[in-house]
Amino acid sequence: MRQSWGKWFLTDVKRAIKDYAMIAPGDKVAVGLSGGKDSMALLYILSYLRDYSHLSFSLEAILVDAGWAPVDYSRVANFCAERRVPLHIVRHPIAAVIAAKGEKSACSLCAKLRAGLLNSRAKALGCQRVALGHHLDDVIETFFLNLIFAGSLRTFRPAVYLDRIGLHLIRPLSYVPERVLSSLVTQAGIPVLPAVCPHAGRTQRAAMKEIVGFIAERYPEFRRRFRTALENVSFNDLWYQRGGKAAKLPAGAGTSALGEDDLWGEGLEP
Ligand SMILES: Nc1ncnc2c1ncn2[C@@H]1O[C@H](COP(=O)(O)OP(=O)(O)OP(=O)(O)O)[C@@H](O)[C@H]1O
Repeated sequence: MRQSWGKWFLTDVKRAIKDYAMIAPGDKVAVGLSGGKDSMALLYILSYLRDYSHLSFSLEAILVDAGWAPVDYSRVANFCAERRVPLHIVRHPIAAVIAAKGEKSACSLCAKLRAGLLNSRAKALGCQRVALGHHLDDVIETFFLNLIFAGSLRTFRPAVYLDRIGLHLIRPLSYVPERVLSSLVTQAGIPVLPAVCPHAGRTQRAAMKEIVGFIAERYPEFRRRFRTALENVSFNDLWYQRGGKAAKLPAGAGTSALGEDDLWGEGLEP
């Protein structure tokens, strides 16, 4: 395996895994693989850690094909085979289900169906963990989506336990900025499939990405500071809590707010 991408961001991945006890010895970890850059980078990094770190775990890759368009998965299959990660492709007519229901909440319905298929296949394969490719920019964008559209201070956690299905959902890239993954993909020659979803790039999340990019351009430490802030919440200075659930995010707000929506550092499960 080429290692020219260095180790500095690997420290962030290892730290997230340690901070949130993401992987236990002997675990079988299912990587949710879309073929996009984030989950392909995640597979690359986790297979490296499986081979070259003290962590002892095995990997499976699960790709949900939603039926948006015919896709040639041979490059993804070769990539997985080179890393000795079995690839499971789950085909389901999500696109047709969404078309039948109308477009209104296409992204959240797609994310829900996809998560259900991914988690149940992981469970059937005997996995204890499902790893997703969300990174630090996703964390920050989700925070802004909640702030602007739902009037709530929240984002998703790096790890949660889904007790209904008995699986740990982990996000080992939670501390890593997106641009680092983009350069890893280029430097390591990781194959990436083009997005086939017709809604890609049209969501409110894309608008949040612009806002985050704008702030970070002006204040280069912004992403790192944001992460620090999530671990440094001054609860006493927050206002009286009225309780109740925050308003739902609007249709098209994106797919990452899967309901694991607390601030970091509270009530963590292993
Ligand atoms: N079709 C799929 N099959 C399996 N897992 C998926 C699929 N789509 C997304 N995921 C998982 O959910 C994560 C978040 O999905 P989302 O669509 O928000 O991703 P993204 O930021 O575009 O990531 P990627 O670059 O990996 O596509 C992905 O990184 C991946 O781990």
